[in-house]
Amino acid sequence: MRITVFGTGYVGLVTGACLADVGHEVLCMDVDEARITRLEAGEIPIFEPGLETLVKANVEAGRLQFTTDPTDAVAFGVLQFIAVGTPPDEDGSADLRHVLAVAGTIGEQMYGYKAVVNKSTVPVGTADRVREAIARGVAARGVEAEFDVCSNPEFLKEGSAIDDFAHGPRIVVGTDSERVRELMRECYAPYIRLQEKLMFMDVRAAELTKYAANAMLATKISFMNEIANLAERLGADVEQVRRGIGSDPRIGYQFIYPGCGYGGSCFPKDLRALAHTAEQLDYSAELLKAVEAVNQRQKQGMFTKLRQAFDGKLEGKVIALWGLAFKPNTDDMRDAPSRDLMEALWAAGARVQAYDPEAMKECRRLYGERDDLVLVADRIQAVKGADALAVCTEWKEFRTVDFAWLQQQLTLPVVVDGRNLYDPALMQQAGLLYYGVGRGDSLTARE
Ligand SMILES: NC(=O)C1=CN([C@@H]2O[C@H](COP(=O)(O)OP(=O)(O)OC[C@H]3O[C@@H](n4cnc5c(N)ncnc54)[C@H](O)[C@@H]3O)[C@@H](O)[C@H]2O)C=CC1
Ligand SMILES: O=C(O)[C@H]1O[C@H](OP(=O)(O)OP(=O)(O)OC[C@H]2O[C@@H](n3ccc(=O)[nH]c3=O)[C@H](O)[C@@H]2O)[C@H](O)[C@@H](O)[C@@H]1O
Repeated sequence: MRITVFGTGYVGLVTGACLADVGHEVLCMDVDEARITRLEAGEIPIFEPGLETLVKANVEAGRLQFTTDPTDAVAFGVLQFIAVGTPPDEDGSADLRHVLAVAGTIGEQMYGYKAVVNKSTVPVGTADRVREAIARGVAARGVEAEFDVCSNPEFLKEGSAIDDFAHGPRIVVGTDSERVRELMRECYAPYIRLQEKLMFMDVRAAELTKYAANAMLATKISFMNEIANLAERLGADVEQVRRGIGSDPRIGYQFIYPGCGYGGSCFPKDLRALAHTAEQLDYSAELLKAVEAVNQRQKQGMFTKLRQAFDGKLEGKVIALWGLAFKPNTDDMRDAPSRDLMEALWAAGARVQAYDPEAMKECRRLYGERDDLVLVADRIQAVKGADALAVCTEWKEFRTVDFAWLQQQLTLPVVVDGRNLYDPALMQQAGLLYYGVGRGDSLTARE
């Protein structure tokens, strides 16, 4: 079937490429001309494992095309996917400007029936606003046009986006239209041959399902970070506790890794947006607020430990930083814990020598050239001449380290491990002062 996708970011491009890969004809539209020019030249604007190969193969096969032309885009697909950004507004609510702009475009350009499928993460009730925006565009032309609007939230994770899209546990579709159900069955049929994963529900339930899923996952992380902070003060190792509770299938092992706080383009913004929705309804969402507050505090944790280790004297110190991206296998630094750490270190007069396998360009774009930020070519250069090492992202290449070598590189020699990658006992044996997250040390507690 013919499908149009608005937006060629993480979600739009992955959706377009994956749907083309299973045989659909896909036209991806973006207002960002430079992005479309790059895509047409075979360049992928984001780092996402496997995406470049998938896009190229499907472009070559003639199933995937790109455009900036709204008329072509609306004319192309019977399904019109909206996968544009919903960044946080100043008050934390989701900014629907781009979603409603696409809806307006569809209304202004459509002829014949269209099923408009919203994939962006949007507050409950947005489908109604999308419907109104389309209807206004149609009415302004004095024509009649038939359309439906449904919700099809996306649950992919950056770094494993293609696999998540293709093999995710469920495909949620919120609609009250049988015609939409049929079209969505046809669209996703190649993904549900082995297992019936399509879940039809009401539009509002589908919209809320997306926020509830992200809020639940963020809650697990903040809960575990809270336990880690207690473990630090109690002299217990939270990694043993994690294994102890994860083995209970009612709890499970996933999303209970303590760390330096969750980042990325979704958990922080979606938690805030859901809390904002609650406020508008005069409901105080205590748990959501606590999840966010714990995360804010957690993001300061690595800096607090470094400040303690240097007795508050960070001025002029050089801190090696391994990992800038908010998680491995991405170049995305939106709300990354590394940013909180770097900004706090700079405010305290320290310098940062940083390395990340993929996010260096993004770091330079965000912070520009500055004396207190040196971006180096590998992890070894990052620790050369440094006083301490901080690890913010669990990239595979950071997992194995010659501790004796590391001990000789660092002047203090302190290692603050925001992802609990290393064995505290081995670190200590090598003469390193090791501070993980909830590993039984009480450095933070002494603040
Ligand atoms: N990044 C992720 O891992 C996930 C994101 N989401 C949600 O999906 C939505 C999209 O997120 P991302 O792909 O990360 O965003 P993004 O910021 O990477 O990409 C959005 C794209 O939309 C384009 N755009 C803006 N206005 C447009 C318009 N009027 N017409 C056509 N294109 C337009 C932008 O130029 C940009 O290329 C958001 O609501 C997000 O919360 C959902 C699941 C996963
Ligand atoms: O709505 C979205 O955009 C997406 O948000 C998250 O995906 P993503 O942000 O790409 O990455 P995650 O793997 O969820 O990691 C988010 C943050 O939580 C942190 N995290 C994750 C898991 C964990 O156990 N501990 C932990 O600190 C990660 O380091 C990272 O900073 C969700 O996992 C996806 O299902 C969802 O579609």
